[in-house]
Amino acid sequence: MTGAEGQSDGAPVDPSVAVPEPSAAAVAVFGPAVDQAARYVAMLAGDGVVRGLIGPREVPRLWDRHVLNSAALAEVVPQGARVVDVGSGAGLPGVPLALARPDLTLTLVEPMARRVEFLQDVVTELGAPWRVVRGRAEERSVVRAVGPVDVVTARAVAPLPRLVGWCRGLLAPGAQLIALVGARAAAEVPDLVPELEAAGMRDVHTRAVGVELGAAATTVVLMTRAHTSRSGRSAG
Ligand SMILES: C[S@@+](CC[C@H](N)C(=O)[O-])C[C@H]1O[C@@H](n2cnc3c(N)ncnc32)[C@H](O)[C@@H]1O
Repeated sequence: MTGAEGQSDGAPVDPSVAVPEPSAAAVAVFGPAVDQAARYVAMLAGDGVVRGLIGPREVPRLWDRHVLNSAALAEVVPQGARVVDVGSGAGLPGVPLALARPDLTLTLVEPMARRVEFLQDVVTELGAPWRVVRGRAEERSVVRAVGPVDVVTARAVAPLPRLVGWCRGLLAPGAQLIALVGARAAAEVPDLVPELEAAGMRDVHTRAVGVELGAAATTVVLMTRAHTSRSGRSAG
């Protein structure tokens, strides 16, 4: 479970916990979409907490630790890309990414019903053009519905080798998998490269993003689906 998600343990949600206003950094990142981003933050702090998708203690740090941290991905996603956010949970990182980058076509993939309901509510509330698909990334029905895309994003879904296995069917040859990771997972990446390459990925590397965002700065692992696997077979 990510820091974003947490049972509210039946504890009453304290309505006095103020949702912070968007910072200057948020205004810069989201531009004209900053009001939508603020509505999304309010939904996370309200319904998201009530439905157990966000731990109540996360409310004061929703902007930095979750929303801006997710939007930091914007600097590594190619223009006009078709993006699938796998294991989106309450919409992270997909929703902030697509608000910061309206040129992207976004699909949110999530297997759990109550999270899918919340995602559909977010799409309706924000009047956004995003698709929500219920299911697991590796399921045939999901692969058929979502089709091969240019970029798969994920945050706190699974260790990288497992994530690659789940996402293979969604990644067109040459497409990128971009995972938001913590410092410890980033440090483990060099050791995982042989395994990830054997699974058909290349150019595996880490990159710091959102450096100008201060507390919201983070690290991403990027990798590209090879056109052929290391054995020389066509990646299919
Ligand atoms: C720890 S949560 C992270 C949610 C969100 N990405 C975030 O950072 O707040 C992991 C999410 O991955 C979803 N998930 C688990 N296995 C999955 C799979 N095979 N395909 C797609 N999503 C999956 C879970 O239902 C859950 O919502």
